[in-house]
Amino acid sequence: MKEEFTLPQANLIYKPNFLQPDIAEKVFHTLHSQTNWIQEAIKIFGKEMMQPRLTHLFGEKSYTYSNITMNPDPFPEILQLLREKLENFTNNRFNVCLANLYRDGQDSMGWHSDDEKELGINPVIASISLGGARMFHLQHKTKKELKQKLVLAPGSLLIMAGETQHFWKHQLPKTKKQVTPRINLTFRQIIG
Ligand SMILES: O=C(O)CCC(=O)C(=O)O
Ligand SMILES: [Fe+2]
Repeated sequence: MKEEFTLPQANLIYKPNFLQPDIAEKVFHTLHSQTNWIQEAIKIFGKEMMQPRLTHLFGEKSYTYSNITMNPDPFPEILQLLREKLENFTNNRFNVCLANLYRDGQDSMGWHSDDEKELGINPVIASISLGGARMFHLQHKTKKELKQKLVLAPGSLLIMAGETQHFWKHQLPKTKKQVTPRINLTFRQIIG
């Protein structure tokens, strides 16, 4: 099954079963226990604060966003396999994977677009979800009444492509619900 969302000025594909449940579980536990997770300080509007989540960058290029530069560790075997599966599925290349660990419902990611210059004009962002399911919100930047909410289930793949990052922002909101830890892997292609 593959769901395409027909939002104006966006190109989104959601595939709930990109990974089999047993594989998704195995990848979650391997990355959860073997990654050197760090909590970065970021500067937003000149104010320094800690990110409400843990992160790690894998791949072949460093990546700068929110005034921090992350230097990658090479892809471990498990991410190399996922990268190949994604490259076959999307017909795109990916050279970094930003891993996010949301430890509980208080961990989150605020509204943003993945529109850094080094991602190119219309980046293809391939986002794999593992562990606890969480809500994901999209909102059009100028037509604020245009919104979409979806549940990112474990083993799912969400692809944001085309003009999505120009016209839409997205967030992973906090939740008061009891949730188990979630890992999100966003594969990107850094140009240059
Ligand atoms: O955790 C998610 O699903 C969203 C992650 C995200 O938007 C990002 O890493 O840029
Ligand atoms: Fe994002």
